[in-house]
Amino acid sequence: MPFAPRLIALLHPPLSHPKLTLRFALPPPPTPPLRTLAPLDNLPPLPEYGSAISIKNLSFSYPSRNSFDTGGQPLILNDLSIDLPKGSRCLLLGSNGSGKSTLLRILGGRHLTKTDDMVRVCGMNAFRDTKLNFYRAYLDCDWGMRTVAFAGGGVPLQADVPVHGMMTKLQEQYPERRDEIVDMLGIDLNWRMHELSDGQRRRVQLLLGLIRPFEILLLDEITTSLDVCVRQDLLQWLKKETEERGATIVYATHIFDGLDDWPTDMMYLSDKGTCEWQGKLNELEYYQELKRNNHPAKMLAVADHWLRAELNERRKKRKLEKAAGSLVHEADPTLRQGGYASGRAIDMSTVGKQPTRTGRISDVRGNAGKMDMVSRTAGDNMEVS
Ligand SMILES: Nc1ncnc2c1ncn2[C@@H]1O[C@H](COP(=O)(O)OP(=O)(O)OP(=O)(O)O)[C@@H](O)[C@H]1O
Repeated sequence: MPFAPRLIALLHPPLSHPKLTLRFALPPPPTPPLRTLAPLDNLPPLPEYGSAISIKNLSFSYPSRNSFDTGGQPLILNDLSIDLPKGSRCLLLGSNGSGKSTLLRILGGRHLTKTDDMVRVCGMNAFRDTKLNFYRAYLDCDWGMRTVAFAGGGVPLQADVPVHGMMTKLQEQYPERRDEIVDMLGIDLNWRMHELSDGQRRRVQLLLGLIRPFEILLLDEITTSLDVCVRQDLLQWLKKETEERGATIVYATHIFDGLDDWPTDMMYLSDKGTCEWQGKLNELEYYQELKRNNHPAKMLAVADHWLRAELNERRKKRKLEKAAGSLVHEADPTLRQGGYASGRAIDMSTVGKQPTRTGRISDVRGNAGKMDMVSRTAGDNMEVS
């Protein structure tokens, strides 16, 4: 063989090269043995408490998009007063946008309410008492997703780490509990995070969120991508946690299969942000009636009963508004063909008052002729309607 091809052959061995074959045939590395750390025995003591959640006259709105605008924002939660006893499994029900996640985030200490001490979790201030974080677990769908600026979407956690390498200290402190949850969720500790499916990533999130024995668990639609068997096993395991350890769970979901006999309590948030019903499930007359009639999907029927009434009311209201001509969409000067590019040189004082828009010629002309030009102002600016 001439020199050059021989050199290439040396540099690029064929796939059947014995060394390569050997490399691919290696078995996966064994899971390293778990160091056992003593569970945290110096945890700050939890005060005696009767109500796991106690909320008094809570109203909440998000800050305005326009930082100069103070107040006047729609109330997401409107005068809520809730009392949930220790050991409850509470189903949080409401239509899209009714404020379930907002409420869970407040309980999880992620939002500050206007008046302090309105919201107490396990007898402590939900926002300020940081020792609550040793006893409170909060799991939502955002885990492992990073919002990309301006792309408006999320990308999953990309790190190439094995499951047994994540939050190792916590895994070492509760080895038996970890193994129990690993078994219940069907997790392989050698899974690498960047290779996982949505459901597998969700299982790992649950594992890491549930390892530390919690007093209160806040779940925001966390079972969406789990398969039916894992979901059922998880619900049973959570039930056991409340019955054996007296933990409290609040679970917001739109998936009701397998939930008929799971909750002890129920909380219904209306689309006006008010709490329309809260209490023990066996005090809910409609549910009891469904039970007497052996209804095959009681929880779904309860949700449908409440949410359908809201939906019909909204449709009726919209129809009336349309007929009266009062259904006006706020002009959004930043919107051009679904994008944000033309949000420059906008006079904010005109926003929402009249359907006009002032921008640079390039912005306006770039709109593929969708807007009619009305008048041209001085220089490079023009106004359109
Ligand atoms: N960060 C935010 N800033 C401003 N408004 C927000 C923010 N997050 C939520 N909202 C608004 O608060 C309202 C309640 O949202 P939330 O996510 O709490 O509803 P939800 O009941 O969890 O809905 P879903 O069932 O769709 O998850 C919605 O109208 C939403 O637009």
